[in-house]
Amino acid sequence: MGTVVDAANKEANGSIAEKKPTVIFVLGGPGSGKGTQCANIVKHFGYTHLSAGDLLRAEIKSGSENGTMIQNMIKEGKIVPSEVTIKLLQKAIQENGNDKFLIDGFPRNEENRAAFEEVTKIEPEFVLFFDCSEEEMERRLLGRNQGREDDNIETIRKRFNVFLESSLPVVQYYESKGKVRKIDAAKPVEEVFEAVKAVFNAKDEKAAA
Ligand SMILES: Nc1ncnc2c1ncn2[C@@H]1O[C@H](COP(=O)(O)OP(=O)(O)OP(=O)(O)O)[C@@H](O)[C@H]1O
Ligand SMILES: Nc1ccn([C@@H]2O[C@H](COP(=O)(O)O)[C@@H](O)[C@H]2O)c(=O)n1
Ligand SMILES: [Mg+2]
Repeated sequence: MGTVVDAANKEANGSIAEKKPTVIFVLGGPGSGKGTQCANIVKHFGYTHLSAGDLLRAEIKSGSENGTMIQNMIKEGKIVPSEVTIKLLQKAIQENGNDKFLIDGFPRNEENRAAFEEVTKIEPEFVLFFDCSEEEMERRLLGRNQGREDDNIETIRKRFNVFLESSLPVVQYYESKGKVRKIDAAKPVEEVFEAVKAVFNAKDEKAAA
């Protein structure tokens, strides 16, 4: 079995490495507006939006063997083992015809970051970081009304702790490499997107020069 799984992984890695996709990590606390802004970037700049959270929720719905484990961890605001999430991301990239991706809500911790780089050999072009206060994020999540199991005050508080303890250090890692594009995400949606557009326009201008 191990051999078969390894071969499948090699196959997935191989095709992804050959693809050499442009990857931008979209990070920020729960409710900072990652998904909202990714939808705008898809429309204006033609990226494919891969939300790690959405891929995990789809895995729960699929009834797969990992589904129950994933559901329990999401309920607790915990971070699912990297191999599970990375396999889902690899499959999504491999099956998609695009060559530029926004990976939303990933990496969420150092294990995610290191394992993704090790397995896929892909480094992000940059990290789009949405900076927002907990008060504002809590207000947004409690008003989100998307029927998510983790949009309750108890889980929200746990997610904030996970963000501070595990996810923010990943942003700091990329900050140390000069790869973070920080956006004030506390502003209204349209104003936040104006700042996001400036980042992507600058990227395109640099590439054209
Ligand atoms: N700039 C903004 N101002 C006010 N509300 C916003 C803003 N951006 C997003 N929202 C709203 O806040 C809620 C959370 O936004 P979104 O789902 O994009 O956050 P997220 O960072 O993807 O959160 P999660 O990590 O929980 O998936 C949504 O109801 C969204 O409509
Ligand atoms: N890299 C990740 C991303 C997400 N999760 C789990 O999914 C939950 C929801 O994520 P959103 O980005 O949609 O808010 C998150 O709280 C984690 O429980 C993960 O484990 N690993
Ligand atoms: Mg989201």
